Amino acid sequence: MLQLTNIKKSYREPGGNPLPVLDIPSFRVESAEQIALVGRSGGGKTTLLHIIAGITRADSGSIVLDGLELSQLSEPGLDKVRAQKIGYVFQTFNLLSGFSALENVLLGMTFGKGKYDSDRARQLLAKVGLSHRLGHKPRQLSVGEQQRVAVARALACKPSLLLADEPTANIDPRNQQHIIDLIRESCRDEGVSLVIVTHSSEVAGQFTRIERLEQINRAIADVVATTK
Ligand SMILES: Nc1ncnc2c1ncn2[C@@H]1O[C@H](COP(=O)(O)OP(=O)(O)OP(=O)(O)O)[C@@H](O)[C@H]1O
Repeated sequence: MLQLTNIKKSYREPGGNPLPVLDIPSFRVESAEQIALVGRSGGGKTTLLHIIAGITRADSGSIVLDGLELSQLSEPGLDKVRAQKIGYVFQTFNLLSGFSALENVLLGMTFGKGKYDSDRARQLLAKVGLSHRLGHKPRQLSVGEQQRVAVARALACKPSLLLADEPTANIDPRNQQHIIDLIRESCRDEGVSLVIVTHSSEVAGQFTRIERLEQINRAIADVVATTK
C-alpha cells in the first residue's frame, strides 16, 4: 500500500556542500502493517517520514500510496492526499492553542474531507480517554493528554497510514506505554498502517517488524552519531 522506490534526498551543508541523507532503493509498508523505525540520531528518520508525508520533497524517486504516485503531484494535490490519507503524530503534538480538544480533532477532519463529523471526533476522544476534556484548550491539558488529542486528530479523517515521530519523547515514563498502546490499538481497530520512529529499544521490541534505517538507506550522512 506504500511503496518507496529509489528515494534520494540531500540537504545543503552551511558551506554549500551537499549532505546526502537518504538513498533508499526500496521500502514497502503493507496495509494495516505496524513498523518500528529505528536508527542513529541524525540518520534521516524524520526526513524519511517528512518525505512520505509530503512535508519535504525527495530529490528523486517514487512514492506510491494506495496506487497514487505522490511524487508527480502538484503542491495542492499533495496537500489534499496528505490530509485525506496520512495522519502524523509529532513529538511536540502541534495542537492549535486557541482551539479546544474537540475543535482540534474537528479541524483535522476539515483539512481532509472538508466536513465535520462531530460524532466521530467525540468517539475518537473517548477512545483516548478524554471525553471529560472536550472543551479544554491545549494549555489546560497535561502533556500526555495533549498527545492523546494529537493521536485522535491524526486519525480523524480515517487515514490509510499513520506516521508517528517519537510520539513519547516528551511524555513522562509512566504514560509512555499508554500512548504507544493507544496508537497501536487505534491503528489496529481502524485498519491503519503505522510507521513509528522510536529511540526506545523497549518500544521497538514490541513490534514484529523493526526497520533499522541504516539497513535500508545507502546514504551515510556525515554527522556524529549521538544517542538520545
Ligand atoms: N533542513 C535541513 N537542512 C540541512 N540539513 C538538515 C536539514 N534537516 C535535517 N538535516 C540534517 O539531515 C540529517 C538527518 O536529519 P533527521 O532529522 O532526518 O535525522 P533523525 O534520524 O530523525 O535524527 P534524530 O533521531 O536525532 O531525531 C541530520 O544530519 C540533520 O542535521
